[in-house]
Amino acid sequence: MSSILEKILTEKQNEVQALKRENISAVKRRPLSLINAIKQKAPVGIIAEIKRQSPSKGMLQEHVDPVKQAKQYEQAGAAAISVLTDYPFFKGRFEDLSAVREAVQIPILCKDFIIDEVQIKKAKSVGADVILLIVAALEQGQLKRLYDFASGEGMDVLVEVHDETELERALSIGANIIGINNRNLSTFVVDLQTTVRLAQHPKLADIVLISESGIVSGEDVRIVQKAGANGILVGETLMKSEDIAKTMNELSLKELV
Ligand SMILES: O=P(O)(O)OC[C@@H](O)[C@@H](O)c1c[nH]c2ccccc12
Repeated sequence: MSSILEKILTEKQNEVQALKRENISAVKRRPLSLINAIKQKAPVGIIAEIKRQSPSKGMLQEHVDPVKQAKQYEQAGAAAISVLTDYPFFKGRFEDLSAVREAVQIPILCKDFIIDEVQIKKAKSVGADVILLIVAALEQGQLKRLYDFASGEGMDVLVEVHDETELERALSIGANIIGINNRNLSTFVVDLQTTVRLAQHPKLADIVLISESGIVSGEDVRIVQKAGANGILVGETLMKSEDIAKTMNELSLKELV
């Protein structure tokens, strides 16, 4: 396991203890389906991310207004919004997610490092529809338990993998949305061929496949879409864009044949 991921996970254990002392309100709201949202945006649905900072790229946009950014994403045709809620490493907050919830109608992914059920309850209470589970961060039993818990709460789960072994582990818990992270979490090297290679797995036919990280241009999208991706998860390119509508249009392959 990468040292940055280890550091983040150590930090998360403290957060989990704090969340367990919090009185998290139960919500009646029925979560929206990421699967449907992605399928409606064929050939490729975009999960547009709100990310102020990252360990690999440093500061992207410190003073972003998450609500304004999310509205622009939705208006430009995003299938869903991803909101980073980790503070120590990404400068995100649960409050960002709840503010975005008030502003958009599309599904919201709570982008965090989940190791305990209490984080899923928290995500749901602030209005998230979808959670992320990173296979590399979890033991198989824990992965299955958290997956089943979130599913039981009616939430979709994006199960993130980076290699063949992790992909097998995601398939074995019955994941129906799999994210292939093109970024290696230990070296930070980004390679779109990770998606191209893993997407060839014969058991992915009925699974919604999302290509994550390092997507910059329409050409990049075409590569992963041709390989079998139904959706893409894009952060940096959108956070740095000076014309979100134009960038989204290019990434949605509307202008390419
Ligand atoms: O900014 P990028 O390269 O477009 O990447 C977005 C997203 O894939 C990336 O933020 C990400 C993928 N998996 C994660 C897990 C935790 C935090 C962040 C991530």
